[in-house]
Amino acid sequence: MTATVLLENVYKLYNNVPVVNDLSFNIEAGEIFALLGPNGAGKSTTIRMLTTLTKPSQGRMEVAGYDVVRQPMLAKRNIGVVLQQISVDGDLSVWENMELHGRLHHIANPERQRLINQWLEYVELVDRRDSLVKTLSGGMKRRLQIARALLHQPQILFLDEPTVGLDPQTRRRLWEIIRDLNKQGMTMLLTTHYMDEVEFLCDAFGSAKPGRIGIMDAGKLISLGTLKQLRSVHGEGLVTKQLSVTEPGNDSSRGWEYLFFPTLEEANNYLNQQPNKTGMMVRPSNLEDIFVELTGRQLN
Ligand SMILES: Nc1ncnc2c1ncn2[C@@H]1O[C@H](COP(=O)(O)OP(=O)(O)OP(=O)(O)O)[C@@H](O)[C@H]1O
Repeated sequence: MTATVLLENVYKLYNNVPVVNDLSFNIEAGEIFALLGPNGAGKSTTIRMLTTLTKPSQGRMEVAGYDVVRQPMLAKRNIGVVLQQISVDGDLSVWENMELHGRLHHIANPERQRLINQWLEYVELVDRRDSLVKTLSGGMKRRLQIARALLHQPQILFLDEPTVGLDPQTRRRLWEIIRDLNKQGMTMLLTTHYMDEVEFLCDAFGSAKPGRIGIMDAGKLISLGTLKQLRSVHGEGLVTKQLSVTEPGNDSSRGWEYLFFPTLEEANNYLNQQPNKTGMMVRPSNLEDIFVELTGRQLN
């Protein structure tokens, strides 16, 4: 399969400071890829560069085979973008927002009407077609943004923190939409700082092809792979040890020592050999453990 998103040694500098620092990765057709990282890691800047909203300072970036700096119009035609900020017009109706986007993309009638109807049905907003967007809930607005991003039949969908600020039920509904679109073959890049989001969208359960996760911190990609690959690289078994206040290494930002072992069995063996097991526990490692191990701090 060919890469539909390609980044090669990409940098973005603001005031001479790199906020994206030598970033390289590919996304294959039909793949779902999550960029995970704390606030300020450079995730949104990466999406903004890939979607032609800001230019890289250095490096090569392609989407759908088009260079985002030299062929921005062609790149834009082939991508759908759902940004963090609600970008639909509150003073227009649901239908009018879709209509405007369809016209901007030169989709002629009756195809335009058919596609608007199809995507509004898909995100369950047909019965709100005449409502002013400012009267919709946050989750509905986000679903409308997704429907609008899909209207011109893009090859790749970019989602920047798609569920930020939404309630648990609405988040889950959006996850189902995202996963369903990916199952239908849509290539996707999403950013998030929610571990559960990444685990739901990229994990092997219920998905023949698990998505990959790129962990970003301070502009750099510090780990890359499926959840299974990340666990196998960093260790599938974990011993956690609660540090007492006086113990060396307890810098209060953490309070816990994490010891990774290749397997759960090895973690258990280690624990069994300890004369004093107070405050110690064994469990399978998860994405959050790996993140904390790599960055030395918790997300959220
Ligand atoms: N236009 C800009 N001018 C100067 N600095 C900027 C600009 N845009 C972003 N930055 C800085 O770049 C860094 C990365 O920001 P970015 O928004 O890409 O991070 P992020 O990982 O998406 O974080 P969040 O989860 O908060 O959205 C931050 O330190 C931010 O302050």
